[in-house]
Amino acid sequence: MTRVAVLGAGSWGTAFALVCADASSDVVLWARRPELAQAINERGENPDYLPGIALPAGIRATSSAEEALSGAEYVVLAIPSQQLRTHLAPWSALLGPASVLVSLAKGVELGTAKRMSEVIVEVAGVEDDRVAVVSGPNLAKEVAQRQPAASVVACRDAGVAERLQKVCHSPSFRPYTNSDVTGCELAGATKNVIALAVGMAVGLGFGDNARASVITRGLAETTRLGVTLGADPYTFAGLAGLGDLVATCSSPLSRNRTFGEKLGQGLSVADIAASTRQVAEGVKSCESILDLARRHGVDLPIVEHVAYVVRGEMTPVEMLRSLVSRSAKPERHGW
Ligand SMILES: NC(=O)c1ccc[n+]([C@@H]2O[C@H](COP(=O)([O-])OP(=O)(O)OC[C@H]3O[C@@H](n4cnc5c(N)ncnc54)[C@H](O)[C@@H]3O)[C@@H](O)[C@H]2O)c1
Ligand SMILES: O=P(O)(O)OC[C@H](O)CO
Repeated sequence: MTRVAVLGAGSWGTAFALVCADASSDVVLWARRPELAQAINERGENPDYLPGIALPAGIRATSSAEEALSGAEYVVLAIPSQQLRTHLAPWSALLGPASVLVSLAKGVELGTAKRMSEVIVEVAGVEDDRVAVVSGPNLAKEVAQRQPAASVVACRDAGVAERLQKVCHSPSFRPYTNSDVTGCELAGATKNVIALAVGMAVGLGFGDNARASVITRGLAETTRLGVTLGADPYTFAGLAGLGDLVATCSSPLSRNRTFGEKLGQGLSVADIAASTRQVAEGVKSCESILDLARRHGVDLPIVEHVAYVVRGEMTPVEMLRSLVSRSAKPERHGW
């Protein structure tokens, strides 16, 4: 039986652990807080992040990273992007020599502008052919309820991607392989920022034209950034690109879209952040993605405008007006 360690017992870590257990793996789920690990083991559910969803018997929780990592062939990192480096550093010495590291996080690191797979390679000191990414339209609650969903398993090494694909191919979860790690990661991180913009439009009371326009132009700027950084343009039309963008920008379950909606309704960033324990990655990644784009001379108007709102330099209505009144141009101008 394949041994999987999932580090991070938030919504997606727990849901992905369930998928791997459904796909017949032996899963150990690491929770930061011992009381959460105990509750998961005693109640067979994660009361803080996925209440009411029964977890399979193949999942055991612990708050000891050493215990979770012992013998793990796949080490799944389900920690928010800005915290990944700090958490991974002490775990690196506990990794098996052939273990595969899998990132579930959708963000870009502040300060370094690095994608999560780059952070993992740097901190764990492993080659990039041992680092994979899972990304797609995967709202944790729906996945945990075993509603059908597809996703992408990306790794530079095709053999590693195919083996990981089997590890998480359950009766309700269908992963596809892809070798374009850069494209999948940039798509996953940037859609969170686009979802903030869509949420603001919804919160302001605008309808489907505004939503579809922001989604489509958001995809255009995400593709422009990705292609400049060497990604495959087709990735952005796939599950990790358009698929995740549509799911996140359409669903009330999305933390990013909901965060944006509250901004559109007039709440402040600080008040919204204080009202939830869950992380809306786009609030921080708007700055790191903008930083990355500027380093490469790429124009990302929607991401830039979301950053203005998050910094308090524009209101959501000013943001949308400013985006609409930008200088006129052809729909396709470069990638
Ligand atoms: N929830 C989803 O539907 C979903 C789906 C796909 C990908 N993701 C991505 O997976 C990653 C993890 O998301 P999640 O949904 O599990 O998040 P979450 O907010 O539900 O849980 C975060 C987890 O990280 C841990 N953590 C460690 N340090 C933390 C810190 N300083 N602040 C907050 N949490 C900390 C928490 O204890 C918790 O286990 C994010 O990058 C997210 O974008 C989420
Ligand atoms: O809840 P969000 O906004 O972090 O989005 C969740 C997932 O990334 C959707 O695929």
